[in-house]
Amino acid sequence: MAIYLDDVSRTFGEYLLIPGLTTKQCIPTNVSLKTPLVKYKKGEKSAIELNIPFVSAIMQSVSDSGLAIALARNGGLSFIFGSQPIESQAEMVRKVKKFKAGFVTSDSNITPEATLADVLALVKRTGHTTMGVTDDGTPNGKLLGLVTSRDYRGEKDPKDRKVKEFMTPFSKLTVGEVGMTLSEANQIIWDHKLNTLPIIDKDQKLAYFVFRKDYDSHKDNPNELLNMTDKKLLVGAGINSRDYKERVPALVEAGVDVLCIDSSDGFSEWQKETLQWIKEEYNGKVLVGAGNVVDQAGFRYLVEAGADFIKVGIGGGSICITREQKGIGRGQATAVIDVAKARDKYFEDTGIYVPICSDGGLVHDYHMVLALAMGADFLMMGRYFARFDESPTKKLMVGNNYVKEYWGEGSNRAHNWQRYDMGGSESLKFEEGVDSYVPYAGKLKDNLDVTIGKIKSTMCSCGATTIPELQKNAKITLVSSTSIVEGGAHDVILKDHNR
Ligand SMILES: NC(=O)C1=CN([C@@H]2O[C@H](COP(=O)(O)OP(=O)(O)OC[C@H]3O[C@@H](n4cnc5c(N)ncnc54)[C@H](O)[C@@H]3O)[C@@H](O)[C@H]2O)C=CC1
Ligand SMILES: O=c1[nH]c(=O)c2[nH+]cn([C@@H]3O[C@H](COP(=O)(O)O)[C@@H](O)[C@H]3O)c2[nH]1
Ligand SMILES: [K+]
Repeated sequence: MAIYLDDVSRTFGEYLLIPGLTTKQCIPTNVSLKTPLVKYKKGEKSAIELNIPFVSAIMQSVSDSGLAIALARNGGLSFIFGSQPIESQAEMVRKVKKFKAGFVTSDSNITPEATLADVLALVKRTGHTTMGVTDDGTPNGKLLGLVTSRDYRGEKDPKDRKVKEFMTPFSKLTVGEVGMTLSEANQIIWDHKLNTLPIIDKDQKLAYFVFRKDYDSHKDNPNELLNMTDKKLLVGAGINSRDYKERVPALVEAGVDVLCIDSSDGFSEWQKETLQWIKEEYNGKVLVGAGNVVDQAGFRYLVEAGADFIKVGIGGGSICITREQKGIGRGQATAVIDVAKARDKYFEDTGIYVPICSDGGLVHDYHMVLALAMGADFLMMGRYFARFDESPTKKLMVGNNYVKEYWGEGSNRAHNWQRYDMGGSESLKFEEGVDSYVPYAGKLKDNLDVTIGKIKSTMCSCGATTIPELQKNAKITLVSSTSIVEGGAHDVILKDHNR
């Protein structure tokens, strides 16, 4: 006979938190949202700790290098989507690893033999008036001079004048050296009243420009998620259980910090083999999460196969139709609560703490606190991040509102059919996700600041200044459907319908 579970599958909207004692120390500025990303032994620390408990979904419409940079700069981490060719995914990883706040690779470069006409054409093309003059006209060629709009008169000067005749030559330039910090570069800019500081290497090759006007937007960000040795931003990448023997080496070579096997259903021998291959091939040095699972058996299976964290959630995502299509899944809250029990039991048995990630279905900011309180160590979100400027998709006007596109990895749009190719039969192909719009919400940082503010405030109400404290002490109650009505504005005539 089939096994019937006693508990009902429930989701976050069916619960509320009951406040605990808020002490005078319990104020938002004292709240830390630091949380482990990968497994660690009792008494030790996780090799990667997030500064905020957020990771972005492994999706084409969410996690490219642009979002990865923005999120890591704010303390979280992106997993670059894997449903693309290996080389383009590796290139996105490289782009994040190369990023240095305030250090810009020059996109306007020219040779000394070029003419004023070439300069004017380049300004038109890039929109930038500062250009590096390099021996070969590339962004990293030997630096021979600088051209800015103050070096020529576009209307009056003869168009065939050579760059070398009007550029500021290298001998007259103030330059910085590779390895200097942004604040050192800014000090030189300030002392010499410069607009641009070229940064060169020991062979006089141009590496970056630092611009005076960027100073304000690149002040040190205390929350940045960095590798403390090389100061590079951290980045993750999604992989699958098919082409991992080619994909993983390319991603590791590109400098990826952590991988995650991306699947709707991770309780499989495919994932076990993938984990074992990676752990063996790299002597346990490459970090890799697995999932998704929704119960204790799935958690245990993947942990025993070597996973560094476990992702929880089937069918709860905003663009998900897996439950409707395949009839598999579990209410997200119930899944998190159940898997958290398995994690705690495993810790008790072995002294190894394997973090769990709640993936999909988080709609309101308070859902995030609930997920953490129920035991999630960090949260994966797609819809939330898809709404921001930094996500890779187009911003459009639909009706009177700005929206951004957002589509599921299992939707037709993602062209991810090789994953459904179970034996080559065309008839087995069906969609498991939708193509949709989400309301445009502006810059990631602005939204994140509000969300984090709310989370910290709720944690203070619960008397917790850390996530482990919240997990240990939270009081959670189920709500009836009538009390959910009571929780919204009710029995009044609202003035502003766009609330
Ligand atoms: N979290 C969720 O609820 C859902 C997520 N998704 C997303 O959609 C994307 C696709 O997910 P899936 O379809 O689950 O991808 P998948 O590649 O894990 O699974 C597709 C099918 O291929 C099989 N398979 C996997 N590795 C294999 C191998 N080496 N040889 C032969 N067969 C193999 C699987 O058992 C499954 O039947 C992912 O990005 C996933 O995150 C899709 C649906 C639901
Ligand atoms: O059933 C599905 N069909 C899909 O096409 C699909 N694409 C992504 N995902 C999963 O949804 C998560 C993002 O969920 P949210 O938008 O709710 O944050 C993601 O992190 C995934 O776990 C999918 N699920
Ligand atoms: K399975």
